[in-house]
Amino acid sequence: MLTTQKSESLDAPVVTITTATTALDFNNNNNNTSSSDKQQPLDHPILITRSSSSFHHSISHNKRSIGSTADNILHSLKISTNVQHQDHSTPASPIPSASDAQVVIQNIDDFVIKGPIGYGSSAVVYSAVYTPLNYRVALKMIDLDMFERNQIDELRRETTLMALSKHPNVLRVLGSFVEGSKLYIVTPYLAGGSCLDIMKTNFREGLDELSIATILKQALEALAYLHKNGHIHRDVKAGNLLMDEDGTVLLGDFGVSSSLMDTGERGVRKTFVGTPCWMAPEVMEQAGYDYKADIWSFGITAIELATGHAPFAKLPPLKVLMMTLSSDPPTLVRETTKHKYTRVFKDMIDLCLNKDPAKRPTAEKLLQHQFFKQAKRREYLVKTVLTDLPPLEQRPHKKIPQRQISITKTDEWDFQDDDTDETSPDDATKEKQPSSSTSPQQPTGTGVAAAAAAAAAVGSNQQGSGRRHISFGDVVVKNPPQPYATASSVQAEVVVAPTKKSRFVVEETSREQPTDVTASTTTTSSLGGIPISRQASIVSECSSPMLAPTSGAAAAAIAMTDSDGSEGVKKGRFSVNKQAAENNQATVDSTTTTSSDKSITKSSSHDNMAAIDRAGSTDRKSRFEIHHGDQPTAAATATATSTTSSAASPQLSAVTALNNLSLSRDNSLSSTNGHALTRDGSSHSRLPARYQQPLSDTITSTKDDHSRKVGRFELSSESSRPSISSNHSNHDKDVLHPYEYSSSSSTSPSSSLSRGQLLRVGSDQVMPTFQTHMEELLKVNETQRNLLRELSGILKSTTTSSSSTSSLLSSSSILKKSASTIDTTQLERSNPSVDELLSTVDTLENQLQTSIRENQSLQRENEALRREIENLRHKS
Ligand SMILES: Nc1ncnc2c1ncn2[C@@H]1O[C@H](COP(=O)(O)OP(=O)(O)OP(=O)(O)O)[C@@H](O)[C@H]1O
Repeated sequence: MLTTQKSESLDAPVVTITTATTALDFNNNNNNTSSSDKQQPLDHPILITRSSSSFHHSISHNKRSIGSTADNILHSLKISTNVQHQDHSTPASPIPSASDAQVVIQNIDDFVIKGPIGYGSSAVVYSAVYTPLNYRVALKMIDLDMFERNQIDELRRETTLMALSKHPNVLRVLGSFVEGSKLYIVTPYLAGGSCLDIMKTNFREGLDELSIATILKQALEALAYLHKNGHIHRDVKAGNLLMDEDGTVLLGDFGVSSSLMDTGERGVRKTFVGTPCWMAPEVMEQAGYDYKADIWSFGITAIELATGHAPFAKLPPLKVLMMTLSSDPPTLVRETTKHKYTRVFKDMIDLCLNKDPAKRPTAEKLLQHQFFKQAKRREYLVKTVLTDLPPLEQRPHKKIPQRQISITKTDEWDFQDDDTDETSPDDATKEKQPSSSTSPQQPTGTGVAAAAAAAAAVGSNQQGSGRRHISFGDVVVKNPPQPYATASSVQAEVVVAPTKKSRFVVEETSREQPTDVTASTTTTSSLGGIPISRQASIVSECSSPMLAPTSGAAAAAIAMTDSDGSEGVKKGRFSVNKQAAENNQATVDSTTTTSSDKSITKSSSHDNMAAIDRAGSTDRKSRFEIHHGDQPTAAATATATSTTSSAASPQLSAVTALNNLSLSRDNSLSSTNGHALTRDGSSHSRLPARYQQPLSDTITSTKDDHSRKVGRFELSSESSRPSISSNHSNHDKDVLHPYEYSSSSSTSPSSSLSRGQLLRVGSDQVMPTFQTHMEELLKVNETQRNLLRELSGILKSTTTSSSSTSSLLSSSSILKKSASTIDTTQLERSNPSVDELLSTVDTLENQLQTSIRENQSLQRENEALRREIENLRHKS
């Protein structure tokens, strides 16, 4: 959601899109209306409506042919200038009143539609003539059937913003209307088409540096304008840089796609599809981001213009995501490009592609970079770029399969009562959280997982389409950068929408074959060709930065299928619960086709249930959970027939392993019937030692990965769903799963490494001996505590009746029974004296103190490890 602040440089009119007659009523309450909408001084309300009212013909259109600028057409349309404050929190009237602004573009009949000039991921763009003005326009047609109600509300608001933006380099929406189930957005026709289109037609290996500088400078002017007005574009890419016939470059598609992904109800089916290639790491991480995300995308776009494609464009989305998060930022490799590029160009790109958003320059600042000093006047582009380009209509336009990914945030989430649908079946955390601010520099594992899952759901079969985008998050730029402010002075405050529980619905369908989506949609996973279970339930340690990437990968992997390319994820629901700044919950429900089942059933049912969990911070419950959409509950998932996950490489092994892990911070939340790795968990019984090493083996297999993790965890298994454990597949006996524990090994359904046991996850050395030692110490502690308690009771009674032999005997037997680790020789005597007992107590106390000291020392070490992790994270 883009939220604007009042700005002098932003046009104030509000465009209200209404429809009086369609089912897609834009005029109901719109609770999502941003406060800033209300704050806008609405000097120029423009009501663009599809209405049966007499206003339809009430405007005396100036039918002269006008120039090619939006201003001209708006002027010609006699936009009302009367001041009219319009509160978007109240329903707008579907029928414009006399005081409403003029009805402008409202009817498809007013257009003569020519051929398609472009295909977006969720729209077809037509060349058209607006007949009342004989004005050439581009008509973007979006099928509203693909969106939910509040997505449409969002679309309305974003379209409004697009209409408000008045900058020579920002594509302005002239109007929009609904016809049937289609939303039409009218923009000026830009004869050059998008830069992507231009490159695909004539410059497949990229443009020359001067042209790029000329294009990018204009784009940057547009970005600076948007940022200054509190907007984040979030979809900067060559495909959204449109060129007019005079060489003017306009930034298009602003806000629409991202807004559609930001909000929406559960069950939202589709929104736009995109690729994460342009997405800033912090956006992927959902850590909260600001306008600097656009600067990253801008840098990627620069590479795109220089090479003809974005970095990682050929990779499947998940890999793009992993590469973006774990690798060094992409850069311009000047040696391999067709054109010669200067070091200055590379330097400019590198500034943009700093993983730390705070270190990226603002758009204003970037404009002063030396690279842009070489930018030519726009006429230059006419000569160098537009010459020899066939008209838009005659260019080969690749029709993009209309696969859809919807990533939708809802205001409410209700995993707990959601068992009947495909969302997360279990969740104990329904309470809303207070508003929170999140630093853009604070990645969360959930975010990574979310992005990974989303990316995975996009599916690797879409690689190369280059027209996908995924965006996340409600972001409000509270302090947009001021012109020429330094980077440090313009730290924007990023506010993640408060008290929101978010659900990202990742769904893929095929618009082209809507009647047989299941059969027609193919999404394959190919994380190095690893077969990955889709029947896993993952609860991830969200806030452990070191865990994040892999947990994300694991999450993503869930939504993937076998490497054999068989059909895969059809539909996923991905839910993220933002309980607090760091409290996230994500769920991916994936529904697969029958054909994909064979490739999906590659993990044992209980594999799905392992969990890495850090307990002890009960106020921080983070979970990333993925389960198979075909089964409404985790239990169903767990009982599914399954085989063993196989990892083809260490990295894959790690992913697979994490597939089988639930990562969360709270044991209560990891009640997905699986084992849990927890921190400081309590009341877990011990996992049989034979499974400790496999666990560490598996985890340390990630050591070559960038997402190596160091931490102390507790491995546990909970039994909130005994049916699952009872349904462990027989094959489990054949293939020992790293987290398997034999039911005979413990009478308790819960098993774990006991409190304080150390496990260096992903470190080079696991410390099984140390674990055992710790375990023993803790056992001794517990025993001693009980012993002391009982002794103190006995001593009390001894004081009152010092001759009470029975008490002494009792104490002796207690000591013998429980204090196996201490020297109880003296207790062997049938009548120990009080002195002897006191001496024993002293001994026990000493041992207890020793144990406590050891514990404290371990805790200190734990703390040191934690700091080490923090340091590593900051360094990376
Ligand atoms: N106003 C316009 N004038 C001329 N061509 C346009 C205009 N708007 C869009 N196009 C063409 O239509 C194509 C599709 O546009 P659209 O905005 O739907 O998709 P996109 O932004 O490239 O993709 P996505 O929707 O996935 O982000 C563009 O790449 C461009 O070539």
